[in-house]
Order: sequence, then structure tokens, then C-alpha cells
Amino acid sequence: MAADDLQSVGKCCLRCKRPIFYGTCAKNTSVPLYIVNYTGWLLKRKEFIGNHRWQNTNDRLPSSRLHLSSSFRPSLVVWCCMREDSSIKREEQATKMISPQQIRNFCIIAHIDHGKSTLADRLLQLTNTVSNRDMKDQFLDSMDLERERGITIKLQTARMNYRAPDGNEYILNLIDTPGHVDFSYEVSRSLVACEGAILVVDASQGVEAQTLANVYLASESGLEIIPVLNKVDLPSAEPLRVKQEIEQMIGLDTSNCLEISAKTGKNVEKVLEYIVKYIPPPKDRSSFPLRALIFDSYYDAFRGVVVYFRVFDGILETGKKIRLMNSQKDFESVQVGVLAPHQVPVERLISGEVGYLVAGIKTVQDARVGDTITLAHQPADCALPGYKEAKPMVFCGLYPSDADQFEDLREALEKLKLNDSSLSYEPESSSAMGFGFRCGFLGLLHMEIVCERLSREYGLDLVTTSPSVGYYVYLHDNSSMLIQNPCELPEPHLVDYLEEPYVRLEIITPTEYVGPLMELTQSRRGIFQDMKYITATRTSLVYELPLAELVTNFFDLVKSRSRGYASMEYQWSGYRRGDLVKLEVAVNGEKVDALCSIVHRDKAYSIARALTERLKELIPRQQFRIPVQGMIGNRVIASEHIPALRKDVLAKCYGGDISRKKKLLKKQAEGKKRMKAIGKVDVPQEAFRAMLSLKQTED
Ligand SMILES: Nc1nc2c(ncn2[C@@H]2O[C@H](COP(=O)(O)OP(=O)(O)OP(=O)(O)O)[C@@H](O)[C@H]2O)c(=O)[nH]1
Repeated sequence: MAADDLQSVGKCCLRCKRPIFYGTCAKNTSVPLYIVNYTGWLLKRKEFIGNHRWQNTNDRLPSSRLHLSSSFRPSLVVWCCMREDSSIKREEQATKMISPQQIRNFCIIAHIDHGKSTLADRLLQLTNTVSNRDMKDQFLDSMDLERERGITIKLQTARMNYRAPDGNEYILNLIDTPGHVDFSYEVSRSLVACEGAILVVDASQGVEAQTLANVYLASESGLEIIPVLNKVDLPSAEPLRVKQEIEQMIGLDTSNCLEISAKTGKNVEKVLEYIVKYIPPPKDRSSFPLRALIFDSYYDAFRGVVVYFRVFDGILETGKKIRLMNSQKDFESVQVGVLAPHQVPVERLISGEVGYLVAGIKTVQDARVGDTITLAHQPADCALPGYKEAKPMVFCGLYPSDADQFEDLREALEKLKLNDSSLSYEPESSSAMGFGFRCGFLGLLHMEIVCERLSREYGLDLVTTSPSVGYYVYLHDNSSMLIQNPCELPEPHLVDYLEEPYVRLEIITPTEYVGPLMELTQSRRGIFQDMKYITATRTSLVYELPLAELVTNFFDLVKSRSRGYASMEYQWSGYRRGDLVKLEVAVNGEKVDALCSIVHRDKAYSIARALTERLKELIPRQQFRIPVQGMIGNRVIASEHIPALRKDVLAKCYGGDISRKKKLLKKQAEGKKRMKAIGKVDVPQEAFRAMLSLKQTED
């Protein structure tokens, strides 16, 4: 019997909340119950007591996987999601009243690839939050891209129930954070929702740049930090050396530091004990007016915006009128729940708890991350401090390769933006590429991920212009403007000077690679700030570096010059004046706006030369000779020519008079001249990528 044959009785299974499809049951009478999966396979037989609970019966069917034939008519068939009893129990527990003393809110922070997500997996398994059957690697990384690349992009939340050795039950709210520097704003958002942080350090690598950056963030937020050495199963693990590094570089006591292997599970249960023991519970402020901080949100096509929040004061209940304090908009809380790690509705969440809210909010802009939720009829006096808004740092133009896809691209960007508020975009047009959008990203990885999602999830074929940064332009008339597209730079005679964004860059490297890395950083216009020998073998280098130099493949070069051992971290440090010029490229006398860039004057010549040489290879030959020129203003600083395709007009002249041949050649030359004057050269899309790849090979 296929599931489609089942008739709905209009009721839901009391435990798994899925509809019951066939059969009736009188109150308090016991009838056998057959649970089938979606295709009609019998999975389990249970006892159903009318109106309420289910009970397991010992009388099992001979085979647990018996295919139901059409003659088989059980007295009651339920369409059931077949979740294990333990998970149903957890949901029941989720709805029980708890006290803040039982709650621990913590996040896992670490340098990229030190094992945060793997540790989160083990914790979920140990607390039976996810059954072994449902478990998969990087369970919390739900996006396909995250799983394929093995990186965390978005922060993820999970609530776990844990019975400590002291016999008490605790609720542990875990937030898994991304490690890549582009997403560090996600880390700072998670920290505000927690009282403690597990600092994971790879025992085979030691303290890296992002480890330090995250520790600074966590201690700024006043979090209790528990250091944990991971990957001790690796033969290359050096726990003693790494502990020393933690003490010297971070200043944390490592006498009780746990040595774990998130992969094999060694000592992971001790991590749970440490969380309960060392991370303080949230303060009990349930009697105060409600204040809950939104730390994440996403758009769901059916339910509107789903908001993730942490209650700081008061109680948030289902069915109450709520107010978002910054946007000053009121909504009704339709559903409040916990993330276990799937969403489970509950009646109420008290101060200290982390959960989600559905309130019929239509746009993410109405429920911005960092806003405070309060009650409409009893609002709090002031909002919680919130967050600094994530500023896009890198910009690029996105153009559909097929002009008809422009509207599709707009729609796709709109949808992506609903779940990724750090993405910005506005329409722009280019004479070479038609209509498109100028988009702002947090960094190169963010840009790569957005482009990949656009092509994968929305089937768009895109042309991306080379990434650029925002510049402040000061004009002679004392006005100033911020430009995100190099083409917007006014004529050179109007411009007084330009300012470009700088970052404070910290590289941590084994000492033997200091030389090549300093050379690289200086070739990228880095300004030396500091150098420290952290331990006998490791050194920290601090530079101020123009962001524009960082976005062109700098990270890969750091990795290749240090054989993968160096790590880096950067923070926005402000704008500085620079000797910058607008480099334009003209093909057949026409400037191609999409190839325009702002570069440092000293590098303009070499970039222009390399670019024109590359374009010469990429632009197909035409019937006429095409000049390709690199220009600053009207001055040509590099030039190449693409030779014409030649038709042998003399082929038909067997012997013959020289004047006849000359006449034919002259006629051909005139034709080409005319063609050149009116002919249009199509610049292939690869040429636009040339600028990026060019800067990559330049070093
Ligand atoms: N041998 C060994 N490998 C581990 C251990 N923990 C994690 N790994 C491996 O290290 C790699 C990175 O682990 P992840 O858990 O994805 O690291 P992450 O810190 O979450 O990475 P991001 O989310 O990208 O920052 C994976 O290949 C894991 O299998 C461990 O204890 N031992």
C-alpha cells in the first residue's frame, strides 16, 4: 500500500506532529499501530492508546521491513517521520520549564580548519541531540557549499540536553562559528550571545593568526575562555609545545587544558564537563521587561523572516505582541522555539535562553541583526547595544553573459540578500558588458561564494569584473566622494588626491619564512609596523597594507611563500592618502569601461604592459589591425597590436602585371581602413578575468 492510498483523518500524531492518515481510535482504548514510511514500507508496530501516547509493544513483527501488500489493512496507519524515541524525549524536555542556573551558552572559536565543526559533531552525538543514524560530518554546516569546501560560512546554533556527572540536567546552547577571516563578523555576533567560548587549537599546528584574533574578540566581550587542544591523535601533534604557545601568546593557563581528538572522540565528554563547570550560567533577569538580541536571521518563503535571538531580560512567549526596538515595528510572535538543532516550538523562552522566532516579518530589513526584541505593551527602556554593521570591503561588477538574464540576476540577488545582509548591490551599466550590478562583499571568499551560489542555485552564467575597493576622492573644489567603481573616478584634472582603505595585517609564521613574507608584503606596498618572536620558532609580523593589494591573491601568495605554514588575519584600519591613478584600456581606440582600474602610479606601467599583452592573446583577430592601449588619462603608457587576418587577394593573380597586384593590395588596405573605422571589436569575457589573473601572476 503506497502512502498516497492513506486517508487523512485530519489529526496529527501527538508526538511527531505529522498528520495521521488512516484509521480511528476511541479514547483510552489500545489498538495496534503500524508505522509506515513515505513509500508504504512498514517500519514498526507500536501500541496506540487513544487520544494520547504511544507505547512500544514487545510483540514485534517478524520482519521490521515488511512490504505492505494491498490486502494488508492495519487498524491504524500513521504517516510518521520515524524519529527515534530519544529525539522525541528531547523535544518534550525542551518544553519543560528551566531555570537559568541550568543553562550554559557557549561558542566554539578557532583558526580555520582546527576542528570546530568536528568537535560540534561529537558534542551533538554525545548528548544524543543527533542520533548516530542521522549523523553526518559537519552536521551543522547545512549549505552544500559549506560541506563541499569543508568550511563554515554561517554561524550555526544547536541546543543540547546534558546530564552532568553530578546528576543535574543542563541545557547547552552551542554556536559554531566560521574560521575564515572574511566571516569574522559572524564570530563577533555569536560571542555576544554567549557567556563562554571553547577555544580549539590544533595540537599539530599551534596558535595561528585567527586564533589570536578570536581570543581578542572573546575577551573583549568578557567571555570565559576554555582552551582545548585538538587533533592529539595525529602523529605530528605536539601538545607540550602548543600549550606553551597558548600560555605565552594568549596568556591562558593550560595546566588543566584538555587534550582531545574531535575525530576519534577522545576526551570529548570531558569538554562537556568543563563547559558546565567553568562557563558561568546566564544571569536570572526573567522579571525584567523583555530584551532579546537578534544575532541572525534568514528568510523562509512560507513563514517569512525567521529570527535567531538570545533573551537577555524577561520572557518571550508565543502569541504576544512584540516590538523591534530599532525599526520600531510591531509584530505578533506566531511561533517561538528552540534549535535542537532542528526547530522545535516551545511556549516560552526565559532570560538566558537562545531560540528562534517566527512573527510574520516580511523582509530581513525589518528584523535586522543587532536589533532588540521587546514587548509592545511593556517595552524596555533602551535597546541592547547591538552590533556594528558588516561593511562591504570588496566590490565587483556582476554581468549576465546573456543580456536576457538581467532580470533573473536581479531576482537572484534579491533572494540572496534576504539571507545574507552583508551583501550589497546596485544596478550599473557598462558599454562593453551591458546591464549588470555592482556588488559589495566582505572579502574575496565571500565574493566567490556568492558568485558560485548565483550560478549553482539560480543557473546564471555570469561575467565578473576584477575586484576593487572603495576610494575616497577629494576634488579641487573641496568636495569629496566615495567611489566603489573605478569608472566613477572624475577626470584627473578635477581630482586633488585619493584615499584608499588600509588594513592592519598580522602574519604568524615559522621564523624561517620571515624573509620571503617581508619581501612579499613590501612589494605590495605594506608599511612595516612590528615584528615579534613569539616562541623560539614562530614570529609575528604586523603591517599596514592597502586593502586593494590584499584582495588580489595575497593570501595564496602568503601560503605559497611559507609552504602553507603561515596564517594571517586583518582588520580594517582606516583610509590613507595614496598616489593612485586611473588605468584605462582602449581597444581599437575605444575605452573599455569594465577593464578600468585604480592602481598605484608606480605599478601602473607594469600592469598596463602585462594587461595589453594578455589582451592581445585573448581578443580574436579581425580583418583589420587592432591597437590595444593602456592609458592614464589621455597618455598611452603601454601599447600592443593585434595583427589583421589577411586574405590573400593575390591568390588569383597567376603571374601578371605588378601594377595589377598593387591595385589589389591598395584596394584591400582601403577596405580594412574603412572596416577599422566602423568595425566593432568584441572583447571576450575571458579578457575581463585577465585583469585578476594578471595580478596573480605578476608577483
Ligand atoms: N586527525 C584529526 N583530524 C581532525 C580532528 N578534528 C578535525 N579534524 C579534521 O580537520 C579538518 C577540519 O575540520 P573542521 O571541523 O571542518 O574544521 P573547522 O575549524 O570547523 O573549519 P572551518 O569551519 O572551515 O573554520 C577536517 O578534515 C577534519 O576531519 C582530530 O581530532 N583529529
